[in-house]
Amino acid sequence: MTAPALRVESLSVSFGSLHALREVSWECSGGEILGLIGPNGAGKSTCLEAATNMVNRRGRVFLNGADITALPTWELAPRGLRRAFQQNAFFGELSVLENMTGMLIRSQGTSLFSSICTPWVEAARRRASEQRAVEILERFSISRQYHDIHPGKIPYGVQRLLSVALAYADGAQILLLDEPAAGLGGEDIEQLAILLRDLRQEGLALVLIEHHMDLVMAVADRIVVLNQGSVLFTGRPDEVRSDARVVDAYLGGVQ
Ligand SMILES: Nc1ncnc2c1ncn2[C@@H]1O[C@H](COP(=O)(O)OP(=O)(O)OP(=O)(O)O)[C@@H](O)[C@H]1O
Repeated sequence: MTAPALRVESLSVSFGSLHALREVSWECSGGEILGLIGPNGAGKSTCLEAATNMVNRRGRVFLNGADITALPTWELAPRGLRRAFQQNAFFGELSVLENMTGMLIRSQGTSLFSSICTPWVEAARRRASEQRAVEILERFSISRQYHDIHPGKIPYGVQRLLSVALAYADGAQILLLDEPAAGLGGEDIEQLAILLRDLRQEGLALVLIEHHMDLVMAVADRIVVLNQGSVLFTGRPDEVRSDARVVDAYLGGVQ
């Protein structure tokens, strides 16, 4: 049996006297969307911080069965574990296309020697990256009319898609998405749902934090419900909807 793409085991995080996470475990496989839901302050974002070693934590994290608990955050993206944050973070002075191209060039790495001694090779690499950036943007439904504009000037729904596209870049295996639908309306949410299903179809493992219950219930294969730092329930969307404890702790307030 293949190991899950990402597995977190007994993650615990404390901020002073606050226990933000207590012994939280979940896993997500390739071709699966795992929803992480729960009330404000339940520990959802802290879960992603802990999974990516951005916060002091106890517990273990496995990537395709390999223990990556001790790996620093910056070593995770090259291994295919990527995260898109709650707040959009772009280079505001660069165009949408330059943001995407820059992300691809950065993920490939470039040596000073090569830049100085073989500038024609670098120029060819840059052209190839730009071409690939156009393909990725279009794959994420970010049409050419937006490519030469600063990210702050494009519609908010497209900005959220750009956040996911930048996290995806090239070679993502696991995408951790923190409220990608925050601030989006009906049509944009539909567009996002289509994209998430496409990425799942492609074989990615997707961990989705969301307060938009319609979106989570429509796309997630399994859902982990967090409450006060602990796992309250794990199950399929229909099971989550009908669990009295979940309705009581969370869904009663958002449905
Ligand atoms: N860096 C920090 N320092 C101190 N407390 C923190 C820190 N980060 C998070 N917390 C606290 O930990 C708890 C869990 O926060 P977290 O952001 O993980 O919740 P969440 O479920 O993502 O909430 P939301 O849905 O509002 O984003 C909250 O009480 C929060 O105030």
